[in-house]
Amino acid sequence: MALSHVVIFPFMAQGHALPLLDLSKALSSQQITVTIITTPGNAKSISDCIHSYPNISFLEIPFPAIDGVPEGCENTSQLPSMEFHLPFLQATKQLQNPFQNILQSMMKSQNPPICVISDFFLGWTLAVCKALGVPRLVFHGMGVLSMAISKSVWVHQPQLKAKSVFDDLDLPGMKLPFTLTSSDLPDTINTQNHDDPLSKFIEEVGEADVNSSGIVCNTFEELERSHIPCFESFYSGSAKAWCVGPLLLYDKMEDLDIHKNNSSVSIMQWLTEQITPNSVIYVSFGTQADLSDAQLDEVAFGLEESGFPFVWAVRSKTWCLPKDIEEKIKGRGLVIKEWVDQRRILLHRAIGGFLSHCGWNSVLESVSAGVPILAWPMIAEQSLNAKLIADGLGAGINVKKEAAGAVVSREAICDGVRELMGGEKGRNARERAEALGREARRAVQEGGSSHRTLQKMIGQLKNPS
Ligand SMILES: O=c1ccn([C@@H]2O[C@H](COP(=O)(O)OP(=O)(O)O[C@H]3O[C@H](CO)[C@@H](O)[C@H](O)[C@H]3O)[C@@H](O)[C@H]2O)c(=O)[nH]1
Repeated sequence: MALSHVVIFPFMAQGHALPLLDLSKALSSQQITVTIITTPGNAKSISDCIHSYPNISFLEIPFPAIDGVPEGCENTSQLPSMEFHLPFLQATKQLQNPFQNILQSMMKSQNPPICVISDFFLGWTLAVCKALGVPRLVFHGMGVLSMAISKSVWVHQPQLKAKSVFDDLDLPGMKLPFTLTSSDLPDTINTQNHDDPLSKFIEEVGEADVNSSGIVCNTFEELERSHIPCFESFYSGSAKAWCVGPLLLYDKMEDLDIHKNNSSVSIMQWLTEQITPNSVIYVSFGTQADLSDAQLDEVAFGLEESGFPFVWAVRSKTWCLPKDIEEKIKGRGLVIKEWVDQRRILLHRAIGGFLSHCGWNSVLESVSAGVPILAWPMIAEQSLNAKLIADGLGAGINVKKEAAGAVVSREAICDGVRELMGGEKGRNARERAEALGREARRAVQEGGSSHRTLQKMIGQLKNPS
């Protein structure tokens, strides 16, 4: 008998696609055949990740040429700046017809899919799925609490009633594990009205979101249990939030070897030479945030002054380490300008902390490795993740920020690194992170909460009542 078949359609951004590739692996381990839909420019990285999984394959549809998106950009990481983000999002709508053709022929095949799991940003997949009678599950890539807050703010707009940006916001029916002000809200939802083009886009994909048949959530119950019912309440019908994460833990680490370029090998060797466990801080700000050269300089000086060894994955290709500290950090700091194997780095025993922008994948990777976070949120929902990890769960501390938008000083970075790596707050955060890491690993094992949920989700998709 043919294995059940699931179609997965990731959005073209690393932070969105990577967890869906992990989900594909999780489904494949449950005897499901997975077809991933992608575009030619994203095919290589997908094929590299899945090459040792015979149940997972991919199909390509061409990325549309559209005004406002630089030619050849098929992934948000290739966009020159965040200015191009909205045109890129809009461009993906033109994938609707080719996707419909593919799905239509799959529906007529011997093994039609039991569902489509689509990224939130690809809202138009709902209409295609409805037309062809296949359930659409949605995937956001974010945590449950940040999604629930975002939905609640979108609906209730409490920020409009606040007298100042520092007023506590009250969200009906939600018990937040921290205080929330409008300055903590993602720009995309912190708007006076929903009339601007980005808000209109969010509204459109949000409409498809809440009318989906279910939500696949990259989180685990032990991390966000109390926020799940509130999150589900924003969905129509009986849509369920399936908490099946951390999805990265379904990945057999040997498959990450494909990212093992020369610098990955030398980073791991360098880490192994650091004799003291938990002595090195890892620094990365994800795949989307743009830091100015002045800000990168402050990070460099702050890390140097902290005295702690560090590995820093720098995204900017043009920024150069200030000459006056090059010598000082020799042997103590690695500054890498290539894609690094972040998951593997975080798992190394030498790593004792993570200076992070708090993208949800980074948060989960750090938590899963039992590494505390020095939280420095930058864009999107990252400030909510930072609050959850530091104030809510106690597994991190915050970088001290001055005025919104101002460059974060080297002193603030240096103090934060010293506290996380050597202070009492850092010690407590490490204990909490290690405890959460144990729970995360338990959740995805046979009998764990996420493992059971994954099996229940598959059971329901195979035999809808
Ligand atoms: O050199 C690198 C750089 C990144 N990564 C990986 O890339 C992913 C980055 O994801 P994340 O930490 O979530 O950061 P962003 O890519 O910046 O995340 C975007 O998407 C996330 C998920 O929706 C949101 O939480 C963030 O706010 C949004 O900026 C992680 O798996 C990292 O391990 C590497 O492996 N090597």
